Amino acid sequence: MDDNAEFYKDLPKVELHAHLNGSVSVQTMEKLIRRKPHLNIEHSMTAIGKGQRRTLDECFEVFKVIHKLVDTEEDILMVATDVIKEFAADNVKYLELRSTPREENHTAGLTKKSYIETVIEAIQQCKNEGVDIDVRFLVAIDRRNGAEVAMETVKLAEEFMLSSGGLVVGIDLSGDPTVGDGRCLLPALQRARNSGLKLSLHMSEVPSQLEESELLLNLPPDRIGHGTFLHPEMGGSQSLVDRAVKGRIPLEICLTSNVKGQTVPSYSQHHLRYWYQLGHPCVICTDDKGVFCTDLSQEYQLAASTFGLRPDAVWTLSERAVDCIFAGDEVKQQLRQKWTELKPGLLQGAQLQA
Ligand SMILES: CC(C)=CCNc1ncnc2c1ncn2[C@@H]1O[C@H](COP(=O)(O)O)[C@@H](O)[C@H]1O
Ligand SMILES: [Zn+2]
Repeated sequence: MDDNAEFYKDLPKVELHAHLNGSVSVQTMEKLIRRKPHLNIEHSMTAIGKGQRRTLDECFEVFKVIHKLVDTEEDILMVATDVIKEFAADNVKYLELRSTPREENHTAGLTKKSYIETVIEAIQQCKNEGVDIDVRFLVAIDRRNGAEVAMETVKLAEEFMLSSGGLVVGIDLSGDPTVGDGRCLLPALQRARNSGLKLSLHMSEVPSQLEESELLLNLPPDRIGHGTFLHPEMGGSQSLVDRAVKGRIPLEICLTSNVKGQTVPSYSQHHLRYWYQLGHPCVICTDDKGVFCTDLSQEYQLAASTFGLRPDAVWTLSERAVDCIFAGDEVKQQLRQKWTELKPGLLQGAQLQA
């Protein structure tokens, strides 16, 4: 057990699975609640505290509450800049944010297009202010909304991929995994792939989605979100595992999210163990740092303490995450350079203490 929290904080990190509205911190949430007192929302309704667990349904109710608080361009701009700065303060050097563009009929002007533009504006503002983090954006498809909306979202993402100077890099498929059918979304996802957008797909987050997972894996995606029930010990299948392994398709691992959302019974029973032992690329992520009251340093620390990873193994885990980013080779090289420069100082100190 390594309780050296400073090591995990100082560790340079890559965050590849962060939903914008699930990542809102207590401080930002308080600002939002103050802006909209008439909604009568308390902070306890937007986060799941230490030791608390919720059913998946209850977790998805939380997002509905947050969406009420974040429904104007002004809100989105504040939330996105705050979230980016918080990740930067946690020593995240490269971040892929994902969010579902929403149009709000009751608030003047919020369209799916202006939603994406506002997130891009936040990314650019942080860059102009010199915040030490490289941020990219994945446009999210909520599976609940069906094939037509998915296609519309992909077309929007295509436009922004071309006009955002490389900030929009891909598509995320997310939303309540118990709702909707992934099969009808295949044409939209296929189109995204053909046009050069990268795909990160939530997959087998709940049991009994073998057929859907097989179809999604055949696209194939560039990364898998969760993949909790892919492997045979969890009711998945060897052929699904073989497919992911053969394609070396990285898994985005969100420990606290899975434990608090009760799709995994405990940290020690998390599927990270299975995939890590296979030597498969796994990237530690937060999912929804605001809702699940965590940060990326804490998730690395949990992975290390649960699976007995020594500092050099933790370092390797964060370094290998660079291989899995959606930005191009030039960005990868810059990040690798950063890791190389930081390694001696950080690892020597940690090994002395370990
Ligand atoms: C409930 C639970 C255990 C959550 C973690 N697992 C998740 N699985 C699927 N979709 C998700 C998850 N967490 C966040 N999302 C998606 O992200 C949205 C919130 O961020 P945003 O509005 O897209 O910016 C949610 O409405 C949902 O569509
Ligand atoms: Zn997620």
